[in-house]
Amino acid sequence: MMDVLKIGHVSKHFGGVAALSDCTLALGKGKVTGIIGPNGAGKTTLLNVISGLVKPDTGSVYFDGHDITSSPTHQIASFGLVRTFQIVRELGGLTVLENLLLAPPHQVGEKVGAALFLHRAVRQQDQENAARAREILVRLGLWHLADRSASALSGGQKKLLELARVLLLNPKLILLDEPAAGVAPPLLKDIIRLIRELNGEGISFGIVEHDMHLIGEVCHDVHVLAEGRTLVSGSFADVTSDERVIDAYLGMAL
Ligand SMILES: Nc1ncnc2c1ncn2[C@@H]1O[C@H](COP(=O)(O)OP(=O)(O)OP(=O)(O)O)[C@@H](O)[C@H]1O
Repeated sequence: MMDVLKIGHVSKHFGGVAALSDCTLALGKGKVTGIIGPNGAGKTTLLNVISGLVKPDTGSVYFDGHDITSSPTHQIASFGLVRTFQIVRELGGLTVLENLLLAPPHQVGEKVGAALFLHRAVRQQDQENAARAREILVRLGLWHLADRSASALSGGQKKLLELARVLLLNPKLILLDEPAAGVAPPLLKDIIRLIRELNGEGISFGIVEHDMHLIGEVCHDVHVLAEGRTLVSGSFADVTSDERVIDAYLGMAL
């Protein structure tokens, strides 16, 4: 199997805490891969390292043939690797459509003021970009909310808005950080359907998620992280019946 993303021996410490320690795993090209594990296992840190927000102490990250270890986020996004966030960072003062046109996800981390500064550029947006934004909003069922303030959206609609923002960048790989968190069941069904559809069109996914229903529904492969490294990899059925995985979750819960 071809891999779209390879993480090799990545370690990352925060003070005395080893968030990642010698973590090695790969995401298959054209696949949906789940990354699960108990609280504090290092999942979010791994996404931050991959997307360039956190510099690893050691180790390498390869995406689609590019060494992206410690590359800046905008460059990683330009290669076609994009991500969403656990807590959606919509720009509440702007409408849904403006969020799409003015806040490409690779600017996340920069000051909101910088995006507001771009506000004047809205009228200069070329037709093509606006048409593409419309097409994506229609597809995701958000077009009727285009002129609504983004802060008025429900939790699930905000997740869809994040997905819309990353789709605008024509990604090859989308990393989703807890796409099911705070999403009501009807919209969760839509999100599951969209992941399947987009994957069918060739987009690979990596999904960090605590909701085992979503993982079981969409993932071809699953990696279980514990204490900063890969504990078990396999199909959803394989990993959820593995004694080591059950122990890791129980160990955390106690
Ligand atoms: N910026 C930081 N500063 C200090 N410690 C951190 C930082 N980020 C993460 N950690 C620590 O690193 C470890 C891994 O955290 P991380 O958020 O990556 O885990 P996780 O698997 O995503 O957890 P959860 O499922 O709760 O989101 C934890 O012990 C956490 O407290």
